[in-house]
Amino acid sequence: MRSPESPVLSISGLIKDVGPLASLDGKMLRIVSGVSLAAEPGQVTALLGANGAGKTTTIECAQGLQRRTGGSISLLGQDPANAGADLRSRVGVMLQDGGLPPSARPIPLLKHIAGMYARPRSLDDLVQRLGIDTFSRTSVRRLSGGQKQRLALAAALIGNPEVLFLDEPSAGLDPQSRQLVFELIAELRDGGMGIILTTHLMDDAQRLADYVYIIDAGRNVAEGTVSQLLQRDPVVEAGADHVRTLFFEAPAGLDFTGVLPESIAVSETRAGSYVATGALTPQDLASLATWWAAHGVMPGSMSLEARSLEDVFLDISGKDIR
Ligand SMILES: Nc1ncnc2c1ncn2[C@@H]1O[C@H](COP(=O)(O)OP(=O)(O)OP(=O)(O)O)[C@@H](O)[C@H]1O
Repeated sequence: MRSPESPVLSISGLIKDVGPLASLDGKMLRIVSGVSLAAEPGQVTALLGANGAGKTTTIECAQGLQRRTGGSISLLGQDPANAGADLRSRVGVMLQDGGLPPSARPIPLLKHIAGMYARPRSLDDLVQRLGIDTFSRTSVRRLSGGQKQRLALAAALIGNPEVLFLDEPSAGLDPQSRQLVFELIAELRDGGMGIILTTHLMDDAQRLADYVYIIDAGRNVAEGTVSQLLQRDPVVEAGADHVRTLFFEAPAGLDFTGVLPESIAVSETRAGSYVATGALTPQDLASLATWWAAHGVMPGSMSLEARSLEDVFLDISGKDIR
């Protein structure tokens, strides 16, 4: 695990047991077995994991909402298990279901929350930045999913926290709102806030995260910057070029044997749709183009993609459904 000098959150060897469970003959069940992570100020730290990996349990222990069984946690230098109002006022939490009172209207609700903090952020600025003015007269229960998300983010930020927990911040957002929310998150990060993001959306993590922890079955399985994780490939580790995938459409049934090196797998996934994956070099692309020219083949379409964080995540945590 990395060890920054002054992390906003540091978790070491977190253990959480639940039970006793009748389904286990009255025994306890260990759902988190030694998770460690550190989040720095001025960074977005992402916690990724499949369903049931232990993300929510880890984050709720970090927020002091669940009691841990073992390990240590320091949130802004305090143990969240014993912390009081002072620590809570320095921490913003955006929950997936919002947790907002259904009959409240956005602006009075935000004003009310702002009143609980010593140094709240500007309400007008947040309202305008998150487009809350467009639905300020609608009660929480009638807001759309995306509007609720934006209001939940404003509620988490109005107290001007030093650390912000985001759970699936872009769930339900249209592309414009997603862009808006991402810009705000980047700005907050650049302003020094420590942001801890839990998400299933690898795209969001790839775009936002400065550092990523992947957990599986209650344990750390990988960590690094997005680019370090993207390099985590056996071929790349052996010193070869970055793995890429080339998709192209061409007449069905072509035989590419011998056109590309053996390390590059070419397959026809549907009639006329080809995929070549491996450490493709410019020379490989040239060989393929030469072959096409020699055989009078003009691809109908073609695209080249680098491995995504999703590919890495699936490699690390397996493809079985949880
Ligand atoms: N009180 C409990 N009793 C029994 N099992 C529990 C209890 N609380 C959590 N679990 C189990 O512990 C595991 C971890 O749950 P957790 O909610 O932390 O996962 P998660 O990574 O947040 O998953 P998701 O992505 O689906 O939200 C799950 O398999 C869950 O069913």
